Amino acid sequence: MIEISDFSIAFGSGKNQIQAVKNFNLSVAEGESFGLVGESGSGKSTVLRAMVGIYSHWTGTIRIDGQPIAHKRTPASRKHMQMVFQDPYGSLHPRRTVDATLSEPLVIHGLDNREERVLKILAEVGLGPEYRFRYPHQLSGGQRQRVAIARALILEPRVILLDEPTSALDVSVQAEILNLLSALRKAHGLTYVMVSHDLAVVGHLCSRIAVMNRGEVVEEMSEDQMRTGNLKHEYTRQLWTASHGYDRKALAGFKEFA
Ligand SMILES: Nc1ncnc2c1ncn2[C@@H]1O[C@H](COP(=O)(O)OP(=O)(O)OP(=O)(O)O)[C@@H](O)[C@H]1O
Repeated sequence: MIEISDFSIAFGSGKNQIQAVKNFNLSVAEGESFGLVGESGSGKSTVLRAMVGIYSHWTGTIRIDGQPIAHKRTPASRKHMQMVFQDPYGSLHPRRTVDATLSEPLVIHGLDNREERVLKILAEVGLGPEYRFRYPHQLSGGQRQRVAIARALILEPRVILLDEPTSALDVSVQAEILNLLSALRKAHGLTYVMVSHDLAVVGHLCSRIAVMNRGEVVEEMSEDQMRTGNLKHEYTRQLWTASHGYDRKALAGFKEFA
């Protein structure tokens, strides 16, 4: 369903140019949940931002259902593919109620039955009707992220891009949101591409994972490899060890890959 080939993107020019991602390839089947992991600055978010048209100066091809996507965001691409960001507080307008935030895409796309759609999507993300006219500051971090997920889903897209959707949340709330995302994917047959620096978080939701380091994919992991740790690249093994908690002896042996 999603095919990315030979994708590259750089920022800046001359001596200051940063090659954020180079020769990146990705293939995600319909209904699959694919994870991208790697440390800060490895290029994970840049791939997602290019997919939704926030960055347009990339080279290569991105295809959805065999159709190459335009470099700039179009109303049609918004309807098919939505993104959930790391910081729900920053991504929600502080002076817009939940109702206004969720109704806006419906108005832009000329969809009717707005009240019904808003209440339905709120219920799906676990928020009752009493949340409808609240402002972001009247919600907890987890509730804000539920609203951000509802906003991403309200146009009934088929693909959701998740950029560190739980890293701004408390650990207990993280698990709730990951479980919610997992249930929503199953209920709607959604395809996910999720980015995180945390292999444990991605492993919870994704059946296949690509590991990025300095703008390149160094290894792809299957569910089996995630369980057993039978991995080729040393950087991936380090990420895997780190995801199993703090092990002083193992961490002391870590190499610098940046
Ligand atoms: N708009 C931009 N202008 C200049 N450089 C950028 C821009 N966006 C990203 N970069 C650079 O591209 C590289 C990859 O950044 P990216 O945000 O994709 O990394 P990441 O793996 O998602 O890390 P993080 O988890 O910290 O967001 C970094 O070196 C970053 O500084």
